[in-house]
Amino acid sequence: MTLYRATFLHTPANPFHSGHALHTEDDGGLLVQNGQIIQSGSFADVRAAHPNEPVEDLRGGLLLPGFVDTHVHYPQVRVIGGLGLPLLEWLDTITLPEEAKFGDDVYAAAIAREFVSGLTSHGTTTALIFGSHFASAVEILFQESSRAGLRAVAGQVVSDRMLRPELHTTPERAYAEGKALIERWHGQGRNSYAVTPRFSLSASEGILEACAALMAEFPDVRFTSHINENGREIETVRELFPGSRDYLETYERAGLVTRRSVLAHSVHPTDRELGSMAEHRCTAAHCPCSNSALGSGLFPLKRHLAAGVHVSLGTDVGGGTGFSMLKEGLQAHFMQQLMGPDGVPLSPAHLLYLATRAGAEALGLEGQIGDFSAGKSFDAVYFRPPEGSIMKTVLNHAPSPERALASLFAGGTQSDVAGVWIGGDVVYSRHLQT
Ligand SMILES: O=c1[nH]c(=O)c2nc[nH]c2[nH]1
Ligand SMILES: [Zn+2]
Repeated sequence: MTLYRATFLHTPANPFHSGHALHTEDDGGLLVQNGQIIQSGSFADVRAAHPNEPVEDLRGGLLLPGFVDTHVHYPQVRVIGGLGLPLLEWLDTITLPEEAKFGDDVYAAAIAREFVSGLTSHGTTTALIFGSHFASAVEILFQESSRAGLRAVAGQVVSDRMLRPELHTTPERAYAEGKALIERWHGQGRNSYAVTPRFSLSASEGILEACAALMAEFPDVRFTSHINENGREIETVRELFPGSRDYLETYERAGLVTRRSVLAHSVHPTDRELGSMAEHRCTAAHCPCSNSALGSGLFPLKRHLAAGVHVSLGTDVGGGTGFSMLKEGLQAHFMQQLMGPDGVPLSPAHLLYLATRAGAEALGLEGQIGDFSAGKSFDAVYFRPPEGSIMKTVLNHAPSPERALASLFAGGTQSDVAGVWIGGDVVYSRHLQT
């Protein structure tokens, strides 16, 4: 057993529902055995109950639950930063040509390493990952996530129209390759599978039915796709699915909108769509940096909350601007402020919840991860800014852990991450970097 001594903060409750969701321990203790938190509280209390366990002293920084990124694309690492193009032009000119390279296993393996280390080094311990259109590249991703110890919920991306021929499949092949990947990887170690049609624009009804067949056959795999991101995208989907009232209904008709579904973006939903998303208890993954970079629009968080839709956070690398969930939190905060009366004021507790426990809930993993309650897995990120840095000064002078948390969201970067654990295993340590 190890007793971690640290200033820690977590959100065991939902701050959108409760005024006391943020739990802080100035001098806290987390007793961990076989990767699981056995006791959580003040260091004095935990120490009194366990006087002989070895202590790992993490004072001088902030310990947070590992981040849960609920929307990120593996094959887009090297195209981060294609600023200034709207979605469909960005896909055609920057992203899809890059994704077509993943038919080459050597290329895929190099990026799988970059991608997984990009996540863990930023403190992301669980991610819902858009894989590649190529089954072998998804295989390579799962191999790499297993090697690194990441909690990966990932799947092969499937499409059968409107992209480029190399990225198209058929319903039969999508089903067969998906089934093989599920049988090989779902529930293997920390990996699990998400059925992933790219978006309705690139999916025939046949492909969506193949996805539905996999969801029916494997009742605990997850589902993810995109929705309502960009005006031209929405208009095109309307033309492609004349029998559907709106974008959501293209997925709904195939039975793909459930508690197991995470739909990325949802920037331009109708009231009917929000009502149905709430009724089916699916999640909207909000990706504020991507929405800003691609000019997609301002996420109507207030309308989602009013309708009762669960919301989590995603980086959307590479439409987004990097792997930092702190940056996503900050951008979400900025955008909601700029929306004036239509925005939701987001406190540090909201940002932490959105970056951690909300993602765990989106993935049905809230019993295992997302906060530091006893019984949860020890998935954690330790922020300890380098000596002499401005962030170090700011944290040293913060009047409370909550204010320190706000400052971390405002100015924290990858270089402030000193250590990351998943299931008690160290998956990143600043000292081990060359
Ligand atoms: O942000 C996005 N990134 C993508 O790769 C994508 N594909 C379809 N729709 C998308 N939106
Ligand atoms: Zn995306």
